[in-house]
Amino acid sequence: MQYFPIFVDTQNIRVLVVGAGEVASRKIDLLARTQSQIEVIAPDISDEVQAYQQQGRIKVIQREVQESDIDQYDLIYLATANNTLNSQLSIIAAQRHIWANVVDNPSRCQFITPSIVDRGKLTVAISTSGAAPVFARSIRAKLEALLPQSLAPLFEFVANKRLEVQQKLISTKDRRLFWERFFQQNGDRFDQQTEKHYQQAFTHYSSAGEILLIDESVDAHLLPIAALPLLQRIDTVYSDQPIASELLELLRRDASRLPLITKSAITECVNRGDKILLLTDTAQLNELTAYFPAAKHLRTGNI
Ligand SMILES: C[C@@]1(CC(=O)O)c2cc3[nH]c(cc4nc(cc5[nH]c(cc(n2)[C@H]1CCC(=O)O)[C@@](C)(CC(=O)O)[C@@H]5CCC(=O)O)C(CC(=O)O)=C4CCC(=O)O)c(CCC(=O)O)c3CC(=O)O
Ligand SMILES: NC(=O)C1=CN([C@@H]2O[C@H](COP(=O)(O)OP(=O)(O)OC[C@H]3O[C@@H](n4cnc5c(N)ncnc54)[C@H](O)[C@@H]3O)[C@@H](O)[C@H]2O)C=CC1
Repeated sequence: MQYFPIFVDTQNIRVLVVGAGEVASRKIDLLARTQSQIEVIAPDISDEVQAYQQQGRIKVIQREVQESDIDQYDLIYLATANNTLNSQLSIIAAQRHIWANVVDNPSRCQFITPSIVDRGKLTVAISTSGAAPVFARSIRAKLEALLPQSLAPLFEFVANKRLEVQQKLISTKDRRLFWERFFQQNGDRFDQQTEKHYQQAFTHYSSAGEILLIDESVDAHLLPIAALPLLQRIDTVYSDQPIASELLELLRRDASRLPLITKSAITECVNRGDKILLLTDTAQLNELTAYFPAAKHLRTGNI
């Protein structure tokens, strides 16, 4: 991964955009949604950029950029039509440890701009590492249709409840089960039912143990989509073989990985309320299915 996605807190940063044409205005469209302080330096100011100035969202300095300008900022977007100037300023910025983005030259970018789905606190950023921004845009279009606008107020609601849940439910595990239950019931909507689903989740979150079984020779790509929510609930994966990266992708990042354990240890885990995944060979899998009839065997095709 050459480009690593991070989410920058914009409350106290100053951003400079050099250039005020079509491309600069596209970046300003995104930046204007943040809480950063934005300044634009350019001799020719497009109508779109002027509109932001009139709203008071950005400060415009109408002149050519100077080398000394860049010292005042945390992030810089170089979006003039003068490639040499863009490159020169990016080199100076790098020397001064200021992060710069050159719109038409990825090799000079300290960071690149993703395609962004904005649902308030919920944001999705998509990048093709500069390979095909048009494709990033088309994925965004699909996600825009998939993620309703109600997610913005829903995540305001959830953020406001977070502390209360932390105070009411002491263990991290209970809190995870609580939020899983809440989202399972509420989905992505925000309406009169949302508060009710929230209250219900306190009484209905379950801490029952669960066993999933997968034959270690199975290709994780071929597991049915319905297996995903089951895999996402797993606390611990037990396997004597290295776990295929395709399968790891489907599990929670914080799921523990341990070598296989005995049947009695499995029983103990489940009684404790653990949700576990066992990766075994076919013979052992058949034995475990017979011994634990409630275990779910995930295989290719339907569950
Ligand atoms: C590396 C990066 C640097 C950066 O800008 O940060 C970069 C670089 C370049 N873009 C170029 C062209 C186009 N870029 C777009 C669109 C977007 N470009 C964006 C990001 C990025 N563009 C960064 C990598 C993102 C990634 O990882 O995928 C998006 C996501 C965000 C945004 O800009 O707001 C936004 C979609 C937003 C959305 O709608 O969701 C379109 C389509 C259009 O305009 O509709 C075209 C014309 C079609 C084409 O040429 O592909 C060129 C060639 C210039 C030339 O040939 O003259 C270069 C330079 C090069 O590739 O060398
Ligand atoms: N239009 C597009 O879709 C894309 C364009 N690009 C590249 O992005 C760059 C900008 O493109 P556009 O916005 O279309 O250009 P544009 O010509 O509309 O705007 C250029 C801006 O740069 C400013 N500028 C020029 N010299 C300056 C200086 N010395 N100091 C400060 N500002 C200065 C101008 O005043 C103007 O505001 C170009 O290099 C272009 O090749 C890259 C990707 C896509």
